[in-house]
Amino acid sequence: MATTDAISLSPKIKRHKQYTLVIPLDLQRDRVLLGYKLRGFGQGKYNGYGGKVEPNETVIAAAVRELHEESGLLVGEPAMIQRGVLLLETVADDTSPILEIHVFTVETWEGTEIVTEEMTPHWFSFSKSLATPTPSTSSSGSIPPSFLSSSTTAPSSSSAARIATAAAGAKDPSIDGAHDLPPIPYFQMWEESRVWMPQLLRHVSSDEGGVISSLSSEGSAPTAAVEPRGEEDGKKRKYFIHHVQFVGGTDMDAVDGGEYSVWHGMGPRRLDWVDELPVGEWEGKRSFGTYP
Ligand SMILES: Nc1[nH]c(=O)nc2c1ncn2[C@H]1C[C@H](O)[C@@H](COP(=O)(O)OP(=O)(O)OP(=O)(O)O)O1
Repeated sequence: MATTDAISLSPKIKRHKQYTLVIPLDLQRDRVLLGYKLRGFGQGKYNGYGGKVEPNETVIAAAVRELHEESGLLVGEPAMIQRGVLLLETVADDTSPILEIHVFTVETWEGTEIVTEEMTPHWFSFSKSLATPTPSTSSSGSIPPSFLSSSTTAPSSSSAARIATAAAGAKDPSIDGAHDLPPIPYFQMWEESRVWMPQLLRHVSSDEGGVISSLSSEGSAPTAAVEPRGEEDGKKRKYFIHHVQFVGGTDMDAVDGGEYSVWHGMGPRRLDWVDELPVGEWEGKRSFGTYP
């Protein structure tokens, strides 16, 4: 009857495991910094810099810490531009947590990128990475990491004009190192990156503010269908990625009643999942604002 239906239809409660992922953008030199992962989860792949959010740590503090630990770059929390959240749900079993990966870009920082135990830094062309990649157009697979450009120059601050210039491919010839960089090797990254990362970069190139969800003309979040697959982490656990949603983030400039405004551009599932969390679990980890 109705009660039984309601029970059978009620969503399962899943834990969220929070991660950060930071992508440094040097827009003046038309380039993007990624790390080649040397060990652990995602070993042998290129990705932004990030890791697990520790207990009692905010997401943004974790983003700052992990970026520094893995790349040597130092940023203040206000320089972190939150771009969205990847929600990776496993289908291996009902108890596997949803991986909740908070994606940031940074355009200013102190220090110089360094090789760490976890990541080797490599620069890629920003403007060459805007197109939706295909295996034939991607440079992936053919470029061993040791041959990719890795430079040591620190960036300067951003502006809409420089972003537009970089996106148009017009570079300052007096700046070394930016001309011959390859595009991001999307096919040597996590599978879903080739879906959301070009969208994010196009968004940055067209408008330096806001969140990725504004890309969607329908107002719904772009969803990347990803083939189920297994991936072993350090504990030999299998993760089968069912899907990923890139669902927007906070607009840090929009102040609402003394607080940052609530999440923008959320897909409906986002709210469902937040509501499913046991009271207190999400609350304690939340880094911004309030939920409706
Ligand atoms: N499917 C996926 N797509 C993606 O784009 N990024 C992913 C991903 N799965 C994991 N990541 C990112 C999130 C995070 O930045 C990183 C994984 O973090 P790690 O496991 O390396 O965390 P930690 O650096 O805290 O680990 P340890 O210090 O080794 O304990 O990989």
